[in-house]
Amino acid sequence: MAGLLDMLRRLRRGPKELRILMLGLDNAGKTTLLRRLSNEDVTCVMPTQGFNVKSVQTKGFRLNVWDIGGQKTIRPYWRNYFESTDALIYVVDSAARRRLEESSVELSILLDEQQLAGVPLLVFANKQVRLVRPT
Ligand SMILES: Nc1nc2c(ncn2[C@@H]2O[C@H](COP(=O)(O)OP(=O)(O)OP(=O)(O)O)[C@@H](O)[C@H]2O)c(=O)[nH]1
Ligand SMILES: [Mg+2]
Repeated sequence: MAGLLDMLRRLRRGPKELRILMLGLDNAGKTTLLRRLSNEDVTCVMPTQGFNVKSVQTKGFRLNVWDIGGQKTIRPYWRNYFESTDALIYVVDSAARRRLEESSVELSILLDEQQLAGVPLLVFANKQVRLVRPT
């Protein structure tokens, strides 16, 4: 995340307000990540039916982070959020081996999108650590 911000800092001199779009399959951990960014409780996150948006102030930037639901039925709506995106964070559940193929297919579709051409991309390999200790 810090690396992405450094890159954006180099890319643009102007306004320090950025629109970050967060996409990825359902259950990848997007909403959890969004809540962590704003220091909120992550213990009972429900699948996102529409979207969540939060404004986070960090390292001299105001980040408006859009987290869109990743369920298959919601994916056709992702495109409604492409416009004016400054950076795309694509979240992958690295523990869900059997869904890596599906995840990469969705990412390659995004990479072909005209509206996202040239937008910096961060692929976030999530779920490499446990959220809570096993009991
Ligand atoms: N172990 C582990 N679990 C995680 C991590 N991040 C998220 N989870 C769990 O993964 C599940 C899904 O997380 P969400 O944040 O709801 O996933 P999402 O990508 O927003 O899913 P949709 O809203 O359906 O698109 C939840 O049970 C989280 O607690 C992580 O880093 N490690
Ligand atoms: Mg969600």
